[in-house]
Amino acid sequence: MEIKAENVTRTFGMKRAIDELNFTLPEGVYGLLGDNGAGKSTLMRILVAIDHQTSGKVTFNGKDIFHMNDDYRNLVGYIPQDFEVYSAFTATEYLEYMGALKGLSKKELKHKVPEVLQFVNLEKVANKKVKTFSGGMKRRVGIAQAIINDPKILIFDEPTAGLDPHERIRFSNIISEMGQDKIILFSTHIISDIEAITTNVIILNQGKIKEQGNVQKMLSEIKGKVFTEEMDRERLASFKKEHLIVRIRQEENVVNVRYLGEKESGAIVCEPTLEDYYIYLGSGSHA
Ligand SMILES: Nc1ncnc2c1ncn2[C@@H]1O[C@H](COP(=O)(O)OP(=O)(O)OP(=O)(O)O)[C@@H](O)[C@H]1O
Repeated sequence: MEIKAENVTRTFGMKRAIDELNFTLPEGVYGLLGDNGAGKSTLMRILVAIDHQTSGKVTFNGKDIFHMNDDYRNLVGYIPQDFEVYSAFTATEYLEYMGALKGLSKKELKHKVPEVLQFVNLEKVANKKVKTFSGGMKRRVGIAQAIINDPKILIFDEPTAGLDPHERIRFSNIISEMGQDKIILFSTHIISDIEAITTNVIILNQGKIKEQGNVQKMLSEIKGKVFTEEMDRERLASFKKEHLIVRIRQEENVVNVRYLGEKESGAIVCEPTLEDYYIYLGSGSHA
């Protein structure tokens, strides 16, 4: 099973929101990372076939997804970026409704609805009205509706945005658990979410793929180049001019600076993270 994008471009007037994208996604979990406006949502809307590329082609197992129509849509579960349920239905009623829209029979719904509610840990509030739920609970209802017909492809646009730390961890675990025999693509601005969930990442920048592949492989590029060093505020001002700074942490009497580059005398070498790599890519140091 694979989704393949060939030279996929989407323009809005003069703007090339995504620009000649080429990639193949076999079964697995993929994180999509990029700054605001990089083209993540545009790409996802095309991959779920609710928008059409201006040029290029997207295929699923060799077939153009736009020619597959409902045969493709039935394979896909999707949570858009602005997904919010203000339903007066209870969680159970809402999922029965969404499941019926996706073609599940009454008999199937009877066991499928409790099953997905349990999976997203909402079984205790199954009979409460969705509009009374917290943002995180509504997002979990979103996951439940996306997976109710057991889709082979799941596309989640910023699923962890606005979630509290517990909800984020719970959500990350849910995605990791589901990832075995599916193609799952999720976008996020939270780099640590990607590292928590998967080792495959696609980094988009201004509509183009800047980097794609295994996170560990990417990190090997900057191994031995990430350091932390403690210094006082006076030194920080000049240090910032000469180094690529990842993070500055205020400690009791000093600042702890994480940076990319060459080892300074008091510096300690660190294991690189995807955040370090992202800063490295954005700096243009990456050839
Ligand atoms: N319907 C539209 N009409 C005009 N321009 C659009 C439309 N949709 C997206 N764009 C533009 O295309 C570019 C990519 O937008 P997109 O929403 O895909 O980015 P994104 O990576 O999802 O951003 P964010 O992280 O802020 O959600 C942006 O410049 C955006 O303004």
